[in-house]
Amino acid sequence: MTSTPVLEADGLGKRYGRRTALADCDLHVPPGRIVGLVGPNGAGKSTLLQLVCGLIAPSSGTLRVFGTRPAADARHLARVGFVAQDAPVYRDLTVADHLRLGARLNPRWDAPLARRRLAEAGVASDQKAGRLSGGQRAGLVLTLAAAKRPELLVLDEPAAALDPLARSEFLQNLRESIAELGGTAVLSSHLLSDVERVCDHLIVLGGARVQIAGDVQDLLAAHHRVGGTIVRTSSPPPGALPVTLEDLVLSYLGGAR
Ligand SMILES: Nc1ncnc2c1ncn2[C@@H]1O[C@H](COP(=O)(O)OP(=O)(O)OP(=O)(O)O)[C@@H](O)[C@H]1O
Repeated sequence: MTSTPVLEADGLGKRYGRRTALADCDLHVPPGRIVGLVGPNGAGKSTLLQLVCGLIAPSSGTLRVFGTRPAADARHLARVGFVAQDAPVYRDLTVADHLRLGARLNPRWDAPLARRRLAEAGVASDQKAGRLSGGQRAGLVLTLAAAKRPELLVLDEPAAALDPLARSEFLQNLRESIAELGGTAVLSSHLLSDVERVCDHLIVLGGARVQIAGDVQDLLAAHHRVGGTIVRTSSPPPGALPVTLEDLVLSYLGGAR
């Protein structure tokens, strides 16, 4: 029996006026993966994530989320949680207000999970959201997305602005949240060390196109360093060396220039 892919893109493209943000993207993400979406500034990462959440529409090709058009109806919307870039909050509302809003707006709201996750992030419920530190705010926004119990959690550079300690704590919170939800997550990041720590599936975007995508273990097993070059081969020559995730990403991004 084959399970429906969480994400499936076929020739997906997005233009903003004459600017091409994504072109000819084919993707297939099976359920249960934690996907790292990487690529340089302007590669199209936010565009892809916004397409997945149905915030914008494709210019060409198709994108299916759980086998159907993104944000097709209220039930479909409830299956996807989104943490937008810069972790937006209502600055004048307290943390508790945010939780009350979440409970009102989401049919599957999990209040005990929200309380646990907030405690994990060290966020007090009487604090105004505008007064939280960057790490606490990221923790609040992650909590709000996770407590709706989405089957797909989408995060756009959630830890980009955090200092190394706050980032490490956030990533731990993220891993635990994903494990608790038991679904799929897609997270964009410039930090390959974060991707290495959290993700088991990789999508590399460069020049508006998918340069390579697949399960991290399969990709690492299929590539080798031969001399000064990274090659994809199932029968590596004698002396070929294993590659790291960073080797792999940089070699594909180099080719996209
Ligand atoms: N609303 C918009 N209107 C016009 N152009 C846009 C819009 N949003 C994105 N773009 C352009 O589309 C391309 C892809 O942008 P996108 O934000 O998706 O990239 P990104 O990989 O998320 O970049 P970053 O890592 O800097 O956040 C860029 O050239 C960008 O300037």
